[in-house]
Amino acid sequence: MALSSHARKRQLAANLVSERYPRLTSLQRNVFTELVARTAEGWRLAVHTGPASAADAYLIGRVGVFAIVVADPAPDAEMMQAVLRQVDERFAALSLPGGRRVAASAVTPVVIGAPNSAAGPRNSGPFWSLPASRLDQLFRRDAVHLTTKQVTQIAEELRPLLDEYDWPRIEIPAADEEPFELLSAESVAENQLAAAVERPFDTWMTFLHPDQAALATRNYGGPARISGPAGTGKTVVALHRLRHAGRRSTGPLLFTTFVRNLPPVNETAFRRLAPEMADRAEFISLHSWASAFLASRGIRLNISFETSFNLAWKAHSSELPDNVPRYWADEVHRVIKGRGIKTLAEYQRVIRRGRRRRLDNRQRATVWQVYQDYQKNLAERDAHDFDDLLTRALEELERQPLEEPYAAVVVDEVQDMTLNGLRLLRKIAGDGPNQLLLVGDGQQQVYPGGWRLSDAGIPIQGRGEVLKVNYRNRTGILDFARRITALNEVDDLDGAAGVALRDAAAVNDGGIAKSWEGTESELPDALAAAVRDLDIPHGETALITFSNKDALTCRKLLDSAGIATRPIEQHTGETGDRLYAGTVHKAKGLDFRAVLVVDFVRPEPEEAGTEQENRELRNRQRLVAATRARDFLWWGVVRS
Ligand SMILES: Nc1ncnc2c1ncn2[C@@H]1O[C@H](COP(=O)(O)OP(=O)(O)OP(=O)(O)O)[C@@H](O)[C@H]1O
Repeated sequence: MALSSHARKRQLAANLVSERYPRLTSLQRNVFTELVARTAEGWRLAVHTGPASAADAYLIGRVGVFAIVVADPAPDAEMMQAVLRQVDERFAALSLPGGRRVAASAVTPVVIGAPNSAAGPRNSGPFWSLPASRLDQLFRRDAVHLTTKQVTQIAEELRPLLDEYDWPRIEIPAADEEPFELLSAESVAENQLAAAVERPFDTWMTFLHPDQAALATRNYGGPARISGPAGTGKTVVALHRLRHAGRRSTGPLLFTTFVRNLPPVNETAFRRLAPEMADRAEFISLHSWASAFLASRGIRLNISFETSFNLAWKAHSSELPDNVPRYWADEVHRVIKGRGIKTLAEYQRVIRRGRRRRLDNRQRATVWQVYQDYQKNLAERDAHDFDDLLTRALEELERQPLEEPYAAVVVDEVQDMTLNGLRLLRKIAGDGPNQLLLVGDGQQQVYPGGWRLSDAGIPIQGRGEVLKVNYRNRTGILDFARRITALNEVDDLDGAAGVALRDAAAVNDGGIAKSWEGTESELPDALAAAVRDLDIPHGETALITFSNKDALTCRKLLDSAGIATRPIEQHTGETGDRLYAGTVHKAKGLDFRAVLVVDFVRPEPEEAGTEQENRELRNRQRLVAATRARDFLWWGVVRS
């Protein structure tokens, strides 16, 4: 009976391995046979033939690059560090056409053990540990992100750098060849799945811009900061750095943000990038972290504050210059409590960064009264707000530090943290080398209030970096976003001049931005038509508004048109089946192939004093909304 194509590949591979590598252990022989068999499907393999202290093999495929050691038990720590050093050195020397880099942090180190070792060989440290029976994990469909041409390019550029390696390859006649990367053979359904989950946008997992690659592995003597306009790969670099830091340490890793819905998305991306660290890295919002930390110390706060604030505000509203409680709630949460201000004298001295309404001493005294009444109301109800959560966590950490300190802490979208949040982060991470990385962009601040990193005592001197090349938005989208007049004088989060989106370089051509303007009664038809005209799947599309109420309105409109949506906060980084919808606050940090923005322009009820601040804030929010789109943007303005 004729052998199946898979069996033929294995047989050819087994013959090649026993001829060329006669001195292998039986584990190595079996593993290399499997890997060599893959070379018939486009995988490239380099097998080590030189002296020890190097990876046994490098494997390159559409899911990325692997440095492989085959041993059970896993080699000792010294040997593993030697392999990581080899990866660092070889990939530092590798440069691809167009100047792109394969950062060392993009290479997955794997140790493959005996087939029966359930979770892979023990003590595999920073390596991804797999038993030989689970080799299929290397060929994960959900991680496909390179083209065949890119695989070949990497292999060809790597070849001269790996002179003590042999590049075995088998070929079977084209007629017998199965589709590229068919896994368990044969099933058409599997092949369709591969097409569905392929993620061409994930090339960042392997390729970095030279500036990004440098930051991914740079050694910092203390806390560092990466800023830069939207879409320049700040989060991408942060994820690579987290992996890099994880390789050089054994402690837990923390990735946190101000908003709750981003960490799961970044966790999905990190698991794809660094499967070996999935269990070591915690992805959680700072408030959730604080809450879990306090609970671990037996402290539980009752978070409930709206009634307490409303009562306090009403008691003094006639003495305050305008009638919008939200402005004063922000003043209390982001300026007074967010900065940890303890006395009226201190409040009267503070520079209220980002708050444009000037307050004289008498007005500040009134706001202080609101704050004090608010605190009293909270105390009477045994209730707390989110500021209290962070403050209590800070106090508790000062009383007793973490039992197991983090090896590295990354903070994304740092521009929206409160000052007390920053202080807490500093306490969690410490000031040691490579322990704290702050990532953000002042131009994308969607919450009011402001600080400089130095206000939190975080010393960044000489460790502030700026990224300038936009990878997310196609030129058509970027041009549209650049026209939004969002505070073009940007600071770098520490008082020095930063880089605005206007000055970011674009690398992806094409992209379409369409504008629509009409009344509320015209919106339903226009919106439904815009969605129907999309040639991008709904699961890769988001509808963004600037308030919860507007998001609800638009979801209802789409629902009536038979278009199913789901809240944007349910996005976990996987491609879904329904259109995502939600506010810009929940969309920040995310990207989608298509974005529809519905901007309800209403007459501002505020008095003159807050107008400018509101306008600037709204423009920054508009900028965030527009820069979520990769390929297509529909911008609808609704005038009442
Ligand atoms: N080196 C790269 N190669 C390919 N794509 C990249 C690269 N760097 C970034 N990207 C793409 O650009 C998108 C934006 O990257 P990222 O989210 O890291 O940017 P950001 O600076 O954090 O953006 P924002 O501030 O708007 O949240 C990523 O989803 C990724 O697809």
